[in-house]
Amino acid sequence: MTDTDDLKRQAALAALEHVTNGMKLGIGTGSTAVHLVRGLGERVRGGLHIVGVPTSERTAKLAREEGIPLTTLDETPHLDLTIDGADELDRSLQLIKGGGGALLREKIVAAASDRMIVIADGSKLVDRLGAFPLPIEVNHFGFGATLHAIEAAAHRLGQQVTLKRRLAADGAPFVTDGGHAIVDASFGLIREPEAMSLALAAIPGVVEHGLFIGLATAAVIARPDGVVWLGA
Ligand SMILES: O=C(CO)[C@H](O)[C@H](O)COP(=O)(O)O
Repeated sequence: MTDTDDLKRQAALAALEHVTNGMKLGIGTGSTAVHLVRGLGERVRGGLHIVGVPTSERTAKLAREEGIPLTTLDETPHLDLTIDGADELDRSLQLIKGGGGALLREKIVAAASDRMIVIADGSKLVDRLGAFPLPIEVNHFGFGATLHAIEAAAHRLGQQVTLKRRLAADGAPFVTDGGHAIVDASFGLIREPEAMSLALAAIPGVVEHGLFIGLATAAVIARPDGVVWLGA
């Protein structure tokens, strides 16, 4: 395990201490969330009773392998807690998510939860969001027009943006669990995350974007000198 991976594991295990019997849990996606799922599996095998809603097919598969009971938001529309990773977070608990392409389900699950704990290694904590390209999930229909609308929205907020369609490992266009494309939007820095979030959400071809504003209630950040909590 690399040092960074060990920090991800520490963050995931610290968040797991907030999981108690009977909870309905949103389960995140990504390499940090893998540690969460493994830790959760161990606790379930040790007698913890929870039910989880996975935020991606990848997480669902791993959770099943770990023996974690799963449900859906149709059966269980209200969750107690979601624990998920992030690509960037600031001290106001604003996030960029979607590096793993699961942002749509991640946002739906987080919004259905009373609380959301972000798990991250220290490199994810930034003063201002935007060095990490913002993932935007885009419908295939009208793809080119939607890209123009994203650029225009950024310009109206006084920001330059470079858009890049995400490719899968085999070079083919990346397709999300919902069947859409992902466009990674490089702003360098997002000056007004909330205004950008609203502007992008207002574009019809944008299915969802990776700015999570007002969803996370706490974050656990693991650094080489220890684990710190924000917002707890
Ligand atoms: O938003 C996500 C997936 O869509 C992940 O939470 C985010 O990309 C962080 O991933 P990792 O834990 O692998 O660094």
